[in-house]
Amino acid sequence: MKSTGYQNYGWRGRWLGWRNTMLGSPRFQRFAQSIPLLRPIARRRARALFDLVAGFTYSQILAACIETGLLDLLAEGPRDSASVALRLDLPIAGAERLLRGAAALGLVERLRGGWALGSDGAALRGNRGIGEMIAHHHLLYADLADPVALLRRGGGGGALSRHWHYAEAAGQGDSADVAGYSRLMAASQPLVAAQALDAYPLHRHRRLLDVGGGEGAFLSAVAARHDRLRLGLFDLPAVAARATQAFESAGLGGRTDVFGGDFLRDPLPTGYDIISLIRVLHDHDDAPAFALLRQIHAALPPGGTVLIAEPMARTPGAEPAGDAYFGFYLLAMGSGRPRSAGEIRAMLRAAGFVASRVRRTAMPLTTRVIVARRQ
Ligand SMILES: C[S@@+](CC[C@H](N)C(=O)[O-])C[C@H]1O[C@@H](n2cnc3c(N)ncnc32)[C@H](O)[C@@H]1O
Repeated sequence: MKSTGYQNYGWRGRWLGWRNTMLGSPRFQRFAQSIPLLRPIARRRARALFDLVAGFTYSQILAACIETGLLDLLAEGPRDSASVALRLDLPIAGAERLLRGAAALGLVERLRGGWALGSDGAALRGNRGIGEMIAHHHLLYADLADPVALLRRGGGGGALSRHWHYAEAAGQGDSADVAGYSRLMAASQPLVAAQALDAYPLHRHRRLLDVGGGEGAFLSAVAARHDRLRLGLFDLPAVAARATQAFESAGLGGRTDVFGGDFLRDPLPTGYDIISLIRVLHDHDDAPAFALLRQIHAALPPGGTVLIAEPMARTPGAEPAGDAYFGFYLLAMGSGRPRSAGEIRAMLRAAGFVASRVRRTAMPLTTRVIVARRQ
């Protein structure tokens, strides 16, 4: 089919129109496959497209590996299919189907007629947070079963938003309600904390307040690196209570002050020269996100620092993580959106911050860091 309407959009529009007409043409596709020089490109693109089409199935194979404990089992040592079937409580045909699928995805691999952990399986096991994320994805995928309905209703209203209770009813959750998501956040925090602290060492600071600090996993990582920093945590009351317990049992009770409240309504505690927002801003729509930045501005002294760490939209090389994964995750959650570094810096400027900088992180796919100063 010939693309029309592109010619009104300058040279780039004309190029896109021509390119899309070619790529969509079965004749061109056959031609590309028949030319030895073009064939590898055609195969690569077909493979990438196939992965896009089949991605949900791959994710469900991964979910089955986590739910059955297959990766943990193979980490103990190689096994044959019969013993895997027995341990996972699967029929042998089911175990073999799972093992073959997982092998095709690099999660397990064949070893002398049996099965061993694969390289991606080993890397996944090395990170408990990813396992927890995968395990709770059944909520996200239930909501994404009808993505168009989710888009039409403007997000939320499904399994994931019930899990992230606070997103729709800030401050309403009791300790049992918030336990699940707080645990998940704490488990996935090491992915983020080390990167944020490598990107912005805190030596210059005296008192750090972590807003939306969850169970305190970030502050615990801070405490391990900086023994003189005084630490404060602000979160919803039910979550703050869990943080208090976690600090007590980690022996950090004497260095930490925990505040329960709603950061959209209650003023934040003052006396801190740096305030961090770790994976918090993107949970909120533009108006509350901006209100939160204004609250932080009001709580900081002149020259005080705000540190924002989260995955961001339009991150070069990680665009699908920001705009596709987090875009739809937050839609299902019913609140927030991933923002680009440029958008966050513009919000910071509008909220009265200056000298904002993006600090380099090792894995921008999961964590980018922006630091700015109150004038
Ligand atoms: C995505 S979690 C991030 C937790 C932690 N910073 C981390 O990275 O693991 C967002 C946190 O913000 C807290 N939160 C959300 N809305 C809030 C509000 N209105 N007032 C205070 N805390 C809130 C939640 O309870 C939760 O702990």
